[in-house]
Amino acid sequence: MSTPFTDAIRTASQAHVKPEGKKFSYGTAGFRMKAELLESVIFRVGLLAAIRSRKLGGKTIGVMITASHNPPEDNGVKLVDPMGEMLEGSWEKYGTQLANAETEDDLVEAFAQICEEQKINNETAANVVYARDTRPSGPLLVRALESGLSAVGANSVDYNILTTPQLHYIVRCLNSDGLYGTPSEAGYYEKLATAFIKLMENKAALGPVTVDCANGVGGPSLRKLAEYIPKEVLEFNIVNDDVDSPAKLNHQCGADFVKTQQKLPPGLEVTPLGRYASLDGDADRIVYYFTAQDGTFHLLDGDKIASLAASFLGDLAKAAGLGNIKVGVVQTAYANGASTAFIEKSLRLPVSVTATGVKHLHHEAATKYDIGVYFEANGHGTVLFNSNCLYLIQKGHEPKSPAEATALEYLRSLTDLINQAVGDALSDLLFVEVALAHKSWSVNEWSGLYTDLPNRLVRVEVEDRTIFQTTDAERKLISPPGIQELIDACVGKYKQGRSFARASGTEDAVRVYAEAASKGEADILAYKVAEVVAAARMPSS
Ligand SMILES: CC(=O)N[C@H]1[C@@H](OP(=O)(O)O)O[C@H](CO)[C@@H](O)[C@@H]1O
Ligand SMILES: [Mg+2]
Repeated sequence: MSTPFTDAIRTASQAHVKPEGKKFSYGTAGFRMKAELLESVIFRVGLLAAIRSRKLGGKTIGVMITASHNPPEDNGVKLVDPMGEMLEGSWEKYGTQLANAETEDDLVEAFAQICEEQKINNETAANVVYARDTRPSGPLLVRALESGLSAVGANSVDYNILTTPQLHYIVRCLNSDGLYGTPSEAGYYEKLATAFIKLMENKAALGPVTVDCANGVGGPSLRKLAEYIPKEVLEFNIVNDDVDSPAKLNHQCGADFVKTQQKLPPGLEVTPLGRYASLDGDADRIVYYFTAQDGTFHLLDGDKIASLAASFLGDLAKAAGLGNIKVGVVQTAYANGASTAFIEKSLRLPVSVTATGVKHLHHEAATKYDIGVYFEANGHGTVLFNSNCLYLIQKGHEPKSPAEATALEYLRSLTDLINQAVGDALSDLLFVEVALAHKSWSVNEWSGLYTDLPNRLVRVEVEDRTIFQTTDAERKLISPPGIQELIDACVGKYKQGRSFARASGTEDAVRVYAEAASKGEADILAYKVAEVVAAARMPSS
């Protein structure tokens, strides 16, 4: 089999040779690994992006080069589909297939096979846009991508350094005839800032918010965004924004550090009851936190953000006279049990649980609810408004009072403020600030919505993590046989005990999560379940 690009691919790929014998896999976070192993993979992702664009009649596809919260020496790559969503799951296998083609002949054959299987017309224009985070390996990898794109005749635009959600935003703008916004970095800041300023009109200033940018791309981006927002509306105190010292990226700072260590980034000077937030390395995750008067640290993670968002939006929908709108929350099994109980029992809103990975949450939020709030506990999430809801907010609902008209106006601005393509730390930051301002809540009041159940997450290294197969949104193991019964027996011994084990999709390990009425019990339960996991074997056949 051959395609019009066979010779060009063969020639160009000689400059981006695959590391011999290395196996790659397009997983939850695309391809992610040590940057030095990625060049051939990224060249081939260029080929895949072009095929995907041709398949969709020339719609623009995005390619983001980033390794998010991972160490500076890593890098990664993800594809963005036309509406700014993650690449359709059924196409991930093509990424894996291209990346693993051992020789040039294997590569041109794999390319031709995918074109054949997907009935690609190679005369169709292919349009691809790309960006990267601040990692030093970025420029070299961009050149590999460009080489792949040009070998297969794709039109492409380099958007240089952006946050991951900014690229998702631009892709969505480019594919929606400008209806979603202006497809540029400035267009993004203008859209968010305009909506934010409108929503903060006549609201008392909350005082400055301090944002730890993980020494990643979020720093320069937040500085630019802040230029569009008058200080009287909100003052940003931007810290950990050194992008010129690569070793500092995600080191002892950022959202992942704060969430997993449950403590302040070292060196951060804190005022009791002040608002603090941390972004991750590509600014698609955010967590808030504060210290109380007595110095104790309080984390306001993705679950707390989801609870605040659901409470605020649920009230606003009612105030706008949209009582029939279905507001719901999507979580994963890692959500703290106290947050689920709060949303279901106090807010009286439905909660769905999906498998880990934002693409699962996004899909559930988009299809099940009119206003779907989704957040992973680690702070990655957003709020989606479906077309029924957008219609009602924009023109379908006649307000019956000035109060209803005001609430509708707020909802309209919120659909502009909240990134509809993907979880976005900068958009989420402004959204949290709006919710707190509208509720006149301090961090203390927000934190007091519920008290987290003590919990523990441990990582267990096993010989073969693929034997751990789950069901029920990853909350129960169906393989190895008999293991779930052993876990249930452990859980049964602890008050408010809950625990589950699942194979990580991004690391070679099994994660065990446990929560219980006290910290000591949560730790012991996690430890006991980890022991069960470590000892688990498949019956020999
Ligand atoms: C417990 C946990 O935080 N898991 C993370 C982690 O997935 P694992 O499959 O658990 O390795 O990385 C994913 C991608 O960034 C993120 O979506 C997810 O929430
Ligand atoms: Mg990230």
